[in-house]
Amino acid sequence: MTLLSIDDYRLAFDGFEGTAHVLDGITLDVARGETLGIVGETGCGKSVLARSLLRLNPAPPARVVSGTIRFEGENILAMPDAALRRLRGRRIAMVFQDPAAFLNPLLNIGTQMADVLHGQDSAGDAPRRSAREAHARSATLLASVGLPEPERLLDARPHQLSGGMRQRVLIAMALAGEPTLLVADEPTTALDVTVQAQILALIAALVAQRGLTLMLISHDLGVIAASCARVAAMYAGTVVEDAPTATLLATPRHPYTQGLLAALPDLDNPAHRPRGIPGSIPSLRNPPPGCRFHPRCAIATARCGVEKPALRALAPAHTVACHHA
Ligand SMILES: Nc1ncnc2c1ncn2[C@@H]1O[C@H](COP(=O)(O)OP(=O)(O)OP(=O)(O)O)[C@@H](O)[C@H]1O
Repeated sequence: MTLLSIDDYRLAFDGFEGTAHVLDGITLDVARGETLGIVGETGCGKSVLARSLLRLNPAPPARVVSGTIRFEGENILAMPDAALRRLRGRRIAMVFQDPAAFLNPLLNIGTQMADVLHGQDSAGDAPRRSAREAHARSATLLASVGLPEPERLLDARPHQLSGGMRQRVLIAMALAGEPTLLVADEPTTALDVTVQAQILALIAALVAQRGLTLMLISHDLGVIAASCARVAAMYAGTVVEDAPTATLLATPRHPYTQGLLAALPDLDNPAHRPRGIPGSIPSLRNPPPGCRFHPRCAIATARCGVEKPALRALAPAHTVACHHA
């Protein structure tokens, strides 16, 4: 069953130097229980898309140009404020790249977790839970993300925790409202490699235990391959390819996705030399007409500079936006 349905969603940012057309007709359906990775180079709009699910892009400068984002059938873009407050944390929860930025250095973890729980009580029109209840629930949540001695942690300040522990605390906070969809935006990018693997394993375990739907955003295809059954590749504000992860890795069909894969080192074949994609990402204030990838594409024709390719199915569950794929 479809949980999230994004249809022809366009978002622009208006600025003094012109309008940046950041998301250009995103169409994406996510089924309940699916694990979807969104991959793409920096600046392609992954975070803006993630933030759109909770209407967190500041407007202005953000402006919705067209489209709908439906969650359980309701259009998030038209949701009244009270419904939006219930959506945030209770139906869709988010984890971001830099856990330190979301924790107040002056307050202990217990106070901050209680704030999250009380915020959810008021958004859901539930009676405010007592300090004792909030404390007990916080300790349970910290234990559920694999943090040892949760009681002691509740008294700690953020700087007393490692980066990996802080990210676990943020994940515990994200779970507090028992969301249906967890959106994780580069959740491991700020962490060192061994800790990265532990956090990805934790997310995978939570998804399995709680039947969560996951949207994992990363510039790193390896991170997504380890965690997601399906992947959508984004380029300059559009989804260019959407496929089961194994299919996309084995037989990428869009020239951009092929380029992304060619840029990865191949551990099984040391003779393989990773090749970057020639050219650079386009200006979103003045994006190329037609297919936004065409100036960097080896197989582009005149049509590609004029006509934007729609996503079309090459196989069941495998869609590509390319005239020539
Ligand atoms: N509040 C804002 N005002 C103006 N432009 C913005 C704003 N937020 C994002 N943008 C622009 O939207 C574009 C996409 O940014 P976004 O952060 O989504 O990229 P990304 O793919 O997530 O990359 P990264 O991995 O670096 O975060 C960028 O050009 C960025 O400058």
